[in-house]
Amino acid sequence: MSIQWYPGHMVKAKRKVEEKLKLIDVVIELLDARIPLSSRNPDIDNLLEGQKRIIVLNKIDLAEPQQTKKWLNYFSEIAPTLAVNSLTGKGVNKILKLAKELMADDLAAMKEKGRMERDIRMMIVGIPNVGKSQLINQLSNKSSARTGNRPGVTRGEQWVKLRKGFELLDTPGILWPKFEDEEVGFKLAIAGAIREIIFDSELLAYKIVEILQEVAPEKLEERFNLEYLNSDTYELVADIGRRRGCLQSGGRIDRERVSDIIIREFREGKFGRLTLEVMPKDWGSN
Ligand SMILES: Nc1nc2c(ncn2[C@@H]2O[C@H](COP(=O)(O)OP(=O)(O)OP(=O)(O)O)[C@@H](O)[C@H]2O)c(=O)[nH]1
Repeated sequence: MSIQWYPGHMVKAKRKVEEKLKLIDVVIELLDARIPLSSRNPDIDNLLEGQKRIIVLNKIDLAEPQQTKKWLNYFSEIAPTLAVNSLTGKGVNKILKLAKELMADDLAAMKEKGRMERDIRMMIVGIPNVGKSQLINQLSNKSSARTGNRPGVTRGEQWVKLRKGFELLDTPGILWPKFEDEEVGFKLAIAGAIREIIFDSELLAYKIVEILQEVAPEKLEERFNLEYLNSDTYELVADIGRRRGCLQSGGRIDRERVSDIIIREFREGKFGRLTLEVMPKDWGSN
């Protein structure tokens, strides 16, 4: 299924999440640790106002560890925040522990009123391809939720019993990123989060290099064996082209070829663990 990027579609998705929220005690807001800001739905803070929630940074195996620590601190000011790898399950148990802590007062109050003890009800929300199904699988310890590399896969809705005291809504809430912002769109495309956004390969390669210049210039130098790093991105792409022998007859840089190389090597993880968004400069200074 391909995503239809229509405002109506997005409004409908949001409404669906809103409906389900009424049933939920603790919401898990899932973000991509490599693009924690771009993978956030712009309305999420409004949508989840008054709701108990846990922010979870996923795919930490692909992100730069020091940056992940910083982002953990950053998001902790909004809500309790954890970092996980949903492929291996690293960090996943802490989610349940934290949910229990968040619900402790409510459960105690219920008990005091003589009400029957009940499970804590949770739901995962996040943008397409952020790893929602994978996390459901980890939390439920079985492959009941389908995972796939195709954004927007829908599933039959039901509750999954987790370990004693927890239930999870089988269907995650799909929310949309702020994709109308071109910079956000680039980062989503670069991180492979939204495959439907197709950019011209020269433009995408240019953006990859530009972001690397900002967040990990040393990796560019190392990878392409550059003696110095041109601060002009357009020229830098040409330098990489020269290094890789991407020349046309007459000695002009074959920009299409070098762009394909940059994109391919990036997608193959040749630059190592990377966080594409660094902390806003004005944060944490006081
Ligand atoms: N490296 C890595 N990959 C992950 C992690 N979590 C999920 N993935 C991969 O990310 C891709 C998307 O995962 P899904 O669980 O299908 O994502 P989703 O959010 O349910 O996607 P939609 O169904 O489109 O909403 C899959 O290829 C997963 O294997 C993680 O922690 N690390």
